[in-house]
Amino acid sequence: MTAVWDEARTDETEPDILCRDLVRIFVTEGVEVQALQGLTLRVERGEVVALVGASGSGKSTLLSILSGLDRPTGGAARVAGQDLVAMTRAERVDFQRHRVGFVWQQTARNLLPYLTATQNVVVPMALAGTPRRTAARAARAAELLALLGVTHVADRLPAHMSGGEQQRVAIAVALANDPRVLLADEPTGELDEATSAEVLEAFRTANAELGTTVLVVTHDPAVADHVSRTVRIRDGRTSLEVLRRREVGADGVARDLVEEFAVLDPVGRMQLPPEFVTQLGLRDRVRLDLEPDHVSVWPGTGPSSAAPPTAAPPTTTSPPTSGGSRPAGRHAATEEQS
Ligand SMILES: Nc1ncnc2c1ncn2[C@@H]1O[C@H](COP(=O)(O)OP(=O)(O)OP(=O)(O)O)[C@@H](O)[C@H]1O
Repeated sequence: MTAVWDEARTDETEPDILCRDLVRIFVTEGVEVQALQGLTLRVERGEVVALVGASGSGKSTLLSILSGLDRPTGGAARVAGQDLVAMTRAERVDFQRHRVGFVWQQTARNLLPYLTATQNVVVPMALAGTPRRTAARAARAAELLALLGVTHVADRLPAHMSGGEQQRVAIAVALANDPRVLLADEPTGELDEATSAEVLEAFRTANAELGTTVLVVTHDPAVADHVSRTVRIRDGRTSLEVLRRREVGADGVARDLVEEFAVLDPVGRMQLPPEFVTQLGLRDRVRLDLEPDHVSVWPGTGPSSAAPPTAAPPTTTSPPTSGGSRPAGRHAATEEQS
């Protein structure tokens, strides 16, 4: 038993997504690519989280593992109570049918083109054999289409729906067997801004009404505005988290607060933001000083230097201040997003 399962605790309190030191290495023509390099991620039950990152940072690789389509090379991963590393073939089928739902970027990949919206939603229920009666399946399909605001396309083929309608029907399909977790890979990638907002609202509805945990992988910065937690992945590791919450001040006025944190993994590793590294010319090694309430990071000045630096500390990590400001020393998140 690894530590990740200690964290899982009981069924009631177990996070819906728990990854610890996840590694995925691809080898093609003798060349090794480390797509995931010790990634740690925890998503609590009922959360809506966006996963962002530059192209090639490992987002799709992670999603393939979380959806049971691929296995990690190393580390531990657990989704909706299922151990994804030790999963048998039968468990994989059960996991993909009942515990997790997916929505892909390509609208055409989500729906069978020769079936209506209702028929598409019924398919996963028929494959799983639940509910037993055909009328009950049709009733459930109607309920889900209504929940997602697409009742008007119930009898239409995908070719006769807009891109946004197709994606909302795709969410209904993914929810057909009442999964605990919904995973989406760039679900708004082919949509314009207004339609994207509708689709994101549909994910929020699924979360609010059905309690489904949602993880959306995206390049789209607008997605981050619709979720309470955004996790940035860089070079195959989670590097940064942005938390959003609404707080009512003493004056009775509600304000949206945004706090940004570097991710610290269980053994104390973290990634410095690239702009910090560039601005201070940090290379190879840095000097750390433990202060009563924070840690200072100083440019290393070579192996022979023993004296602590005397200049003003350039980079300091300290607890986030209240009131929604960023941790001291951390300026606005301007990392590129491709
Ligand atoms: N099947 C594979 N074989 C070899 N290398 C792969 C494979 N899948 C992914 N990679 C490599 O792993 C790294 C991460 O890729 P991944 O597709 O997970 O990134 P991503 O963040 O999803 O990128 P994008 O946003 O462009 O889809 C890249 O260097 C990619 O080339």
